Amino acid sequence: MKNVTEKNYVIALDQGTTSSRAVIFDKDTNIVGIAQREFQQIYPQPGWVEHDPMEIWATQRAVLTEVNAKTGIPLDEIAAIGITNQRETVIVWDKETGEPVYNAIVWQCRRTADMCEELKKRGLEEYVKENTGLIIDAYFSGTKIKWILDNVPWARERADSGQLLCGTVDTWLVWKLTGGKVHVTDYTNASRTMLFNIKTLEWDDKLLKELGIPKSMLPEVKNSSEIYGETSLGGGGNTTTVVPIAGISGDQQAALFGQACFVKGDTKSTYGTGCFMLMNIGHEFIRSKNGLLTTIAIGLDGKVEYAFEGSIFVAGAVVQWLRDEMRLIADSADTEYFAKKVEDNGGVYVVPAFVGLGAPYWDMYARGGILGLTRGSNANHIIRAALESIAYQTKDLLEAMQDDSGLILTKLKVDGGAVRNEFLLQFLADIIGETVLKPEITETTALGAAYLAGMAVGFWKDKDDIKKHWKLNKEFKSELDREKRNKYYKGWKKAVERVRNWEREDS
Ligand SMILES: Nc1ncnc2c1ncn2[C@@H]1O[C@H](COP(=O)(O)OP(=O)(O)O)[C@@H](O)[C@H]1O
Ligand SMILES: O=P(O)(O)OC[C@H](O)CO
Repeated sequence: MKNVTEKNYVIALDQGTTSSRAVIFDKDTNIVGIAQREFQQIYPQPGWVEHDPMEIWATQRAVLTEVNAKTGIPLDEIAAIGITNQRETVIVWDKETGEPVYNAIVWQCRRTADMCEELKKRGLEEYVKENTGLIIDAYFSGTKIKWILDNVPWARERADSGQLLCGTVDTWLVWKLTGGKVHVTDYTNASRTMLFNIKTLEWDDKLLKELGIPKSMLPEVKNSSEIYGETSLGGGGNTTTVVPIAGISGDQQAALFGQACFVKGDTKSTYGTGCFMLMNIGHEFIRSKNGLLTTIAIGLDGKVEYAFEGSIFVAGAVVQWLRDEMRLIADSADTEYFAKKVEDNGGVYVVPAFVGLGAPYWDMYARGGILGLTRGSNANHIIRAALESIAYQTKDLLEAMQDDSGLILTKLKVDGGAVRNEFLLQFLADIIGETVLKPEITETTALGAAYLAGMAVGFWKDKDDIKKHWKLNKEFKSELDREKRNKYYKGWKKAVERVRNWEREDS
């Protein structure tokens, strides 16, 4: 078997909300192969979102096999595998059979909103904020696990007797890849559960008790870069070549790492299904005053760095909505063409609060709206307003982040599927009034996971080695005058106010 210095590639498994991807990188961070499969989104009731855990695993395994077959790169050329994943989504499964007891409950799912209200009434808000860095919201894993234990027949009894395991998607994939031998997660994923104390770096006994979740179900929490186990790709496959699984990180933290945001104040914004802006805030835990989360940016050698995070639930997903539900476009890329057909939004605002609003509003009861329509409004205005909503939401986060950190950002690094849209990036620069930087590699999530795995096995040396690989593709400078910027943003704030609390019975 070759040693790591003779190996030329690292594979990243990027398990996202809408698709599973496998990406092979060489030492110069060139993407030499990529395979991707979408999977089914399950909406059992309004506001509920599920995935089939076996489909997550099947698509992830399939793309892994496919990328190897497509590139013809033999397994003994792969130095390590890194895993990055949609965060907060949880799976509960049987320890012996590996069978999930229920579908994965997805981060977007709102079914536990009432449970969260109950926790707030019990006075836990301050405790949660101070110890997990999060706010009480259905977004996070804790209440989703409780829901499964409360609602799936015999689940609680089986969990109490130690028969069930749970985990976020990284944990599920490592479990499957190692043939049921390894039950781990990393600090970044643990920090999204609302069960992990991000100061003591341990599962939080008080919160586990409040939610009735046995600790025995939870994975061991590890660094984001270390060898967790090995796989023969596919979990107990028929090959004798094994590859170490050596990196795990939640996808947004992986993107922060992939964008080489290693220094306090470094910030990136990723535009996938949702949009997540993270700012590295260093080794000290700081609380936000403006509705941002404090979360773990990375865990290396038993030490963590923290980040402020602004989480927007619907970003690229608003484009999918235009395509699949509204049928205003045939392809996501068409949005750019139609948006440019009108001079401006014509006073129209789309607030894509389909599953409530995340940071900085945290309103589980908000719902989407199209506002400011006149007799002259047309489909192009709506398409444009939908794209613009992604930029306005980013501005909301940026304002909060600057205030909390006391830092003024002049440059924002962006990545994710929706940054293909140049109209969006230009409008973003215009509305935040700062320069937007698009890197050469926009698969930064996968790249971050590859870096973490590569670092653990000595494929890349350290952060300095990694930093050299960040290259600019294009920069977008603000071209809008301040007066217009303020006017447009004021309209957005007004539109947001109109849709807040929509679902509350007494609203
Ligand atoms: N040209 C485009 N303009 C705007 N949005 C786009 C474009 N192409 C893709 N998207 C959006 O990007 C998202 C996919 O990005 P990706 O990073 O793959 O997401 P995820 O990791 O959440 O599955 C989709 O929501 C899609 O609507
Ligand atoms: O799948 P993405 O890229 O939209 O990311 C989802 C986030 O991790 C949810 O917190």
